[in-house]
Amino acid sequence: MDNFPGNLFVVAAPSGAGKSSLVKALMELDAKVRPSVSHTTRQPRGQEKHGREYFFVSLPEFDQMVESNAFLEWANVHGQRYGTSRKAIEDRIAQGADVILEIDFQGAIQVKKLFANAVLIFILPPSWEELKSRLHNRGEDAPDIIDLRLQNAADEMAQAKEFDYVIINELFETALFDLKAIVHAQRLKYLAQRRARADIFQALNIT
Ligand SMILES: Nc1ncnc2c1ncn2[C@@H]1O[C@H](COP(=O)(O)OP(=O)(O)OP(=O)(O)O)[C@@H](O)[C@H]1O
Ligand SMILES: Nc1nc2c(ncn2[C@@H]2O[C@H](COP(=O)(O)O)[C@@H](O)[C@H]2O)c(=O)[nH]1
Repeated sequence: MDNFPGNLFVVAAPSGAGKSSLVKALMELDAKVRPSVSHTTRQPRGQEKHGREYFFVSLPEFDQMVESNAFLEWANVHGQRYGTSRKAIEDRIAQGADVILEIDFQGAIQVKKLFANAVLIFILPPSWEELKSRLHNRGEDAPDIIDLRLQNAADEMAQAKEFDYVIINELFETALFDLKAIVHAQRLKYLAQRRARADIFQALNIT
């Protein structure tokens, strides 16, 4: 884990707070940040494509992957299973990219235990009314699914204090600016640590 060549960012939020929109906008601006495509047992919605937003798999397929230890982390979220495959991360690590995971808080906490340097970012909506209206206006989920997601949001938001950063996504551009600033600051910190280590190694004549 110490040799991780890029940075690992983990973004979590209650459903509808805007994390996918923010992560997508970040990746359009910053080609060095790469996504990890999760596996899920939920059905595709709207324009979602297998292998792009998610790998959509059956429950037995998912459980088989759990059995074979194929997941770095996985969790039950809103009545479905979601997981980050080791392959999704390792391929990107091998490419030396910064990786961003869009996962729920349970997964974020599992990842932090594995990668102590992972940067955990929680996105909050500005209000309950706005969260509800974003879920309805998105027009992707049936009313009972929206209700379930709103019910789960309170418990999810209570976990925000466990994260390194909290961004309030009221004005989209402001929230995007905050996300970019966190990514930038982490890169500077990482570079500074590597440089400091290189300087010490040189001073001590360690190869
Ligand atoms: N700052 C914002 N102001 C207004 N609408 C927003 C803002 N950010 C995102 N939205 C809209 O809110 C809706 C929910 O956003 P998004 O799908 O990104 O949420 P999410 O957190 O990824 O949800 P889920 O976990 O369910 O996938 C989308 O229709 C998106 O366009
Ligand atoms: N623990 C994990 N959670 C994940 C993963 N991929 C997505 N998610 C989270 O699930 C909910 C619902 O997502 P949706 O696409 O159905 O709206 C959301 O909080 C996602 O962040 C994963 O691999 N592991």
